Amino acid sequence: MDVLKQLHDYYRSKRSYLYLSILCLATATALGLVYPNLLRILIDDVIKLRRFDQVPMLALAIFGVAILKGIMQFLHGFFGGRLGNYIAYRLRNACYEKLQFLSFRYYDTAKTGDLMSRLTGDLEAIRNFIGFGFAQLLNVFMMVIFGSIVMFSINWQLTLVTLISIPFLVFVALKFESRIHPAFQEMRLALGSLTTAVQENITGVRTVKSFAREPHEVDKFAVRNERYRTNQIHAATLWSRYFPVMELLASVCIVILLGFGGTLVINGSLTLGELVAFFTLIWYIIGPMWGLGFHINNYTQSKASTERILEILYQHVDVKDKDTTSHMNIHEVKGHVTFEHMTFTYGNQLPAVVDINLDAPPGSVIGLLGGTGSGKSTIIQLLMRAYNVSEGSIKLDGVDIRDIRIEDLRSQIASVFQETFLFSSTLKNNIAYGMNEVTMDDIIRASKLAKAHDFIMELPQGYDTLVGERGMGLSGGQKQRIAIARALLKNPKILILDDATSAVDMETEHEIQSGFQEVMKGRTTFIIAHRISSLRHADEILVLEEGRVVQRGKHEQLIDIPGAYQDIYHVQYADHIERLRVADELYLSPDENQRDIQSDTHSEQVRTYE
Ligand SMILES: Nc1ncnc2c1ncn2[C@@H]1O[C@H](COP(=O)(O)OP(=O)(O)OP(=O)(O)O)[C@@H](O)[C@H]1O
Repeated sequence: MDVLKQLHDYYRSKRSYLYLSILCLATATALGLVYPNLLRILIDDVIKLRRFDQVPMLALAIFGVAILKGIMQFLHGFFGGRLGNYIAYRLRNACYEKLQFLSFRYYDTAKTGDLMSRLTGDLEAIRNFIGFGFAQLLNVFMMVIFGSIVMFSINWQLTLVTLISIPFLVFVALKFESRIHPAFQEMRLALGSLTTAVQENITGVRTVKSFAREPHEVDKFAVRNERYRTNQIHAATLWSRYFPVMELLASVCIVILLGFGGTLVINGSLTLGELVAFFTLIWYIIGPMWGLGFHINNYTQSKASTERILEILYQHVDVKDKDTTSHMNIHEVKGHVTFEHMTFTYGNQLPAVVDINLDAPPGSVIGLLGGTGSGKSTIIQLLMRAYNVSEGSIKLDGVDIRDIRIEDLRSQIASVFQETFLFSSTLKNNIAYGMNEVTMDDIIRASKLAKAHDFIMELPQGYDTLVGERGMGLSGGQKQRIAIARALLKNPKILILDDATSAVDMETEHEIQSGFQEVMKGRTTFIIAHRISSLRHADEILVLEEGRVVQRGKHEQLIDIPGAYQDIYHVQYADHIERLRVADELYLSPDENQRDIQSDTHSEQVRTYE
């Protein structure tokens, strides 16, 4: 059994449950064989010989066997249930742990709905098979073997004639399995697409509503629901055909048994008691045979599920610590970041960033500017070691980041992204996410710095306000301020602001940035921005185009050099350049106007460069 072999590591310590479960079921099966014999004795030795005084003894024996069989069945269920739950528990934990450590590359192509269904439906199929299905499948074979032995011991000719239809029963069961299995798979796919529709609809409810696409979504769901319904009906039709066919074949067995067996009784070569025992035994064999198709289906399903689960567990993690990597002294980190001829390619595409060189001394501010898809976020992701660089290296305090423990490296970096993810918890917990020892005072201080404190205090529950998984009830700007507070609380050596102030208005941006001036002190800061106003104070600005650095320098240097930066500047500051030109015409000092532009970035109408 591949499934048992493949999952051995996950139930090894509890394998005694598997053996006990099988043993108890085998005992219950064997005890089942006692009934036909007791019946035979009742008819042949008690009723026919009119020894009615033995009836209470026989009744007691039947009662005793029934109780013992019940206990064995209970223990089978008990041990099977424990085993199934144990293995599902272990696999669930192992998968979840693996998912935590899988690299970004895996998540680039992973589908949420598919992963969810593996962690629920597939684990359930494995739990059912290991806990019960396997023992039940084994039981079918045990029943056929034990039952046949007892029947042969009573009358071999009758056994051979009676069992003539057993191959047909097996054939029908296997045929049924070959049809119900794809039907179940189809049903599962249909259910998957149905849940994906629901999940996407709830996640994207705002987009749906803003495009007034509710009727379209209702239709889309109705189509998928219809597919699921059709599949269910198909499976139900297969089931409803299966049982009558099996019953018909079983009836053929019974007719043969009664016809041939009856003749033997009349001839005197079989007793009436033996015929009745035979009659009971044939049901004893045929009954579990009916479930054969179901058990085989259960097995093939759990086999496919095991493969899907093991695919997660054996997934290669390309970004991980080397065995030789030791912990760094995180209190001595200075935050000196260098990129040396760094190139990176996602999958088989063209390089996303090419030959990046950068020296960011501790406390410096590096600005990254460029159009959509120019490679800004990729550079930052690589610094966090979300991926391994393809060529060249990134160093922190002179040490290649591949030689630093990932946990140590990331403990020194705090990022604020364009999209803020808030966990379904209180604002307080969201701000303190990932921090073990923080006081309420620390949280409030960080929130004040991020300009989040005032709006939090206006909420009825303040810092104890519960927010949904997507920060329901908070505006984009408010969510971003929470993220900024979270990053500030971490007190990192490297701060990454990935378009961090994109969702706030110009005034708040200015406020937050003046807060940043303070927190950026002593930290190496990387700012990704579309607005030049966010980068003006950077020590070095890298202008990127198609993954390459096309210009670099300080704001004051770059605006004077014809090139990409100046072009962006002209686009974003068109109104002020026009003012400058008008001022020139009015004989105002150009210097005055230039100063005016540079100091007045917060009230102006700045165009975002895309
Ligand atoms: N996970 C990914 N898998 C494959 N290609 C990617 C992935 N992320 C980014 N890319 C590609 O890499 C290039 C650089 O993307 P990147 O996200 O770094 O640009 P960006 O400058 O940050 O853009 P934006 O300003 O829109 O965020 C783009 O061509 C993009 O399509």
